[in-house]
Amino acid sequence: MWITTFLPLAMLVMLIFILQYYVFVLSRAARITGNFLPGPKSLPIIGAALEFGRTPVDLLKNLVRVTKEYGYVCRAWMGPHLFVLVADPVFIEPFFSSTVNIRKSMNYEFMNPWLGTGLLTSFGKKWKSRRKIITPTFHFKILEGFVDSFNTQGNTLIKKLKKHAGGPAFDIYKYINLYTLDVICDAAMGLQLNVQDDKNCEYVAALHEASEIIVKRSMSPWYFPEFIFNMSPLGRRQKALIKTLHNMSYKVIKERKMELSNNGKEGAGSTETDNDIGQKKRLAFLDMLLHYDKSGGNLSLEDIREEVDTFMFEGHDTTSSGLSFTLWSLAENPACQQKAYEELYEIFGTSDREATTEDLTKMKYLECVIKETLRLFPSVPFFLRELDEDVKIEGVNFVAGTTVLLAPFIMHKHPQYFPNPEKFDPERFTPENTRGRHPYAYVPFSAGPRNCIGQKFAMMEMKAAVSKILRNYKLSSGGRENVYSVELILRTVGGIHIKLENRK
Ligand code: HEM
Repeated sequence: MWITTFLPLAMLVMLIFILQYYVFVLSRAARITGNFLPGPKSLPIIGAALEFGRTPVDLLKNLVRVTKEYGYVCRAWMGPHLFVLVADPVFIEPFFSSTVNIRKSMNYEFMNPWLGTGLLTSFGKKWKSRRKIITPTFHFKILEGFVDSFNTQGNTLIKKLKKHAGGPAFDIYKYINLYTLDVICDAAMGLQLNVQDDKNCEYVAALHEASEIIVKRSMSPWYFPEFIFNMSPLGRRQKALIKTLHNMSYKVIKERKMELSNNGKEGAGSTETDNDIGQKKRLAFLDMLLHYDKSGGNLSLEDIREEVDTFMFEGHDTTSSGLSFTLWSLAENPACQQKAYEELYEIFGTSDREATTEDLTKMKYLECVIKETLRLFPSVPFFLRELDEDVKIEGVNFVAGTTVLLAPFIMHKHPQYFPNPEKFDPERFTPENTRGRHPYAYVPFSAGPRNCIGQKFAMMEMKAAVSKILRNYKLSSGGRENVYSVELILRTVGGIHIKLENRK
């Protein structure tokens, strides 16, 4: 009785609601933005959804194709929602430099059950205050303290790679991913998990699987509504994984908080603390947040947990992708590899000593190699903003409610800014060759107020790891074509294959 009377009524109300939303969004956004921009044909209800395929590989290929067909600023309707793809620095600049349009799109909300509304996903007042608190955590003096960790974890990586020296091509991504996880666990939480030695760690398995579920959900519109996702097996699995992740974060935070109370003499400005036998110990990002809280900053346990989880998520996969593509690019371009090696030889000679912060600063050519890699293979190939305010650029009105897809993966290959764009050429990033280039033509770390807070850390980590690998091994092509895929992060299907040979 209940079902026969109320269900049809509820469905009718829902249908009216959806239609109203559809007509409202479509009419306003289409009138002002959509009609003025070129883009693929839209079908009723689903819009241009079929244009983009069903897999992360299709999505990447089709975004590139659509830009080729319709230009560096074009639009696509996904159901009632208007997406505008922007891959032209002149159009991208106002979005990046805006202090109002800083809200991430709906897709980022899929991370909320795990990350809460930490720095990556929050907006408005909360984001501003968090950014202010966390910025000093990435001060150069503090980052310097992590070089030790890059080196220690790097030595484990070198040992693990040894078995491949002189052998056939293999997937180096798997090794790099564990290296970056060891580094970020140490940096974010002060934890030595040693996942390079123990791949079966429950926390790491949960972290990997939770990241995969976020990607699966963002590719499956039927999982978008919270209540449907939560009831599905995928949603239930996510809940269990997040419990493991949160339990670990809370445990570490509580332990460090206690340590800090017992060791109250250190000030918030210090980058080191004494351990119980009086040795100096480096502070993790977590310790900085705890110091802030202790000195009256008033962060709850939940606030701190959100940020620790955000660093864990955002700070390892991005760097693994950047590092692996750098190694692949060096393997495919022997002349560039030789030049990078000669620079290292100039710095270290035949010595086996560890790299210092000063050495990392001297690796100018290697820096150009990494920058050129992130041009061709930006770890975050696309990111999304939801407009809160109308923006007018070059006569085009982008109305509030539009989702803007900012596309470094495509813009970095715009021939007007990067002639012969497919060529791997690190010299593009020498100071002379950079001069005069549009400041927003190259944005692997985003730009403006919402840029990547971890970019200096990432650059130091990548230089430390690549230099260590190059000093030990010569890299050569794995002879395999990469098939690219966009899963929040840029990846290749089946990993990144190269060959290694011992240098000594
Ligand atoms: C090669 C390495 C990296 C790349 C290419 C990269 C790139 C980016 C990009 C493009 C964004 C903006 C995303 C968006 O607007 O949706 C971002 C934001 C962010 N990144 Fe990175 N990232 C890297 C490494 C790191 C590391 C190592 C950390 C932490 C230790 C980190 C922490 C963050 C955080 C917290 C944000 C959010 C900042 C905010 O919204 O205020 N990233 N990153």
